[in-house]
Amino acid sequence: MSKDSQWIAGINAVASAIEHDADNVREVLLEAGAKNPRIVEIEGHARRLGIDVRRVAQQALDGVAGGLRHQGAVARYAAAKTWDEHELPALIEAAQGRALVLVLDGVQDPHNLGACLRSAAAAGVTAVVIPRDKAATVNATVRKTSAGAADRIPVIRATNLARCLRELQQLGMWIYGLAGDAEASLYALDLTGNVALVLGGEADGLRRLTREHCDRLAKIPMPGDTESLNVSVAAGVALFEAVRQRRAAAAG
Ligand SMILES: C[S@@+](CC[C@H](N)C(=O)[O-])C[C@H]1O[C@@H](n2cnc3c(N)ncnc32)[C@H](O)[C@@H]1O
Repeated sequence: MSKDSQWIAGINAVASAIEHDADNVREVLLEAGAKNPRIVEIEGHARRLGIDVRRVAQQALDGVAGGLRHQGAVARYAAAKTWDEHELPALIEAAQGRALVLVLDGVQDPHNLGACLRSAAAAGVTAVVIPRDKAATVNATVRKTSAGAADRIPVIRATNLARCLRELQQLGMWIYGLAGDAEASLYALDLTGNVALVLGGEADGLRRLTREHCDRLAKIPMPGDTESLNVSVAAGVALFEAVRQRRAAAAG
C-alpha cells in the first residue's frame, strides 16, 4: 500500500468515512457472506458513490486490519491531512472571536484521543492541539475510535506545547486548564469568546509548564467519591459547557 493511504477498520469507521469523506475512500472490502444490515448498507452506499467494493474472506480482512477489530468491514483510505502549527492563526481568525480549541497535554491512549476528537468534532471545535512527542498520535485506531472525526477537524501537532499556548494567548485566546485540584469551577468561567481548554494526560494530568501557561485553572466539581474523570469524559463535559454558554449568549 502506498504511504499516502491506510486501512481503517470497523463498521462505524468505514460508514463514517463513506458518509463524510467519500472522495478519500479508495476501496472497501467487506466480509464474504456477511448479512449484517449495516454491512449491506455500506455496500450499497459505496457502490452508489462509485467506490470500488469487494467481498473477501474473513482471513483477508484480518490481514489488512492488522489486529484492529474490523467487524467485517475495512476501507483503504487516503491518509489524514496533516495540519501544521502555522495554520492555527488563520483557523482562529476565521472563527471571528468564537474560536474553541481543545489542547491535550500528553494523552497516551489512542482510544482516549479518539474519544476526545469525537467529542471535539461534535462540539464544533476550531482545532485540537496535541504534542508532537510523547503522546498518542492520529493513527488508524484513533481514526476508528473517533468515528471519522479525526479526519474532519484540524488536529495540530505542536512541537512545543508551552510555546503554542503562548502563541494562542497572543492571538487573543483565553487559556483555561482543567484540573481536578483547582479552586475555581468550570461553571464560573466565561467560555463564550476565544477559548482554549487544556486537559492533561491519563497518569500525570497537566504538566507543570502547561499549568503555568494557563490563564486560569478550573475543576469540574464531582460530588461523588472519585479521584478524577477519564480525560475524554472531562473533555466532553468542558466542551459542551462551552457549547451551552455560546448558545445561551447567541439566544440573548
Ligand atoms: C485522568 S485525569 C488525570 C489524573 C491525574 N492523576 C492528575 O493528577 O491530574 C486526565 C485529565 O482529565 C481532566 N480531568 C479529570 N477529572 C477532572 C475534574 N474533576 N476537573 C477538571 N479536570 C478533570 C484533567 O485535565 C486531567 O489532567
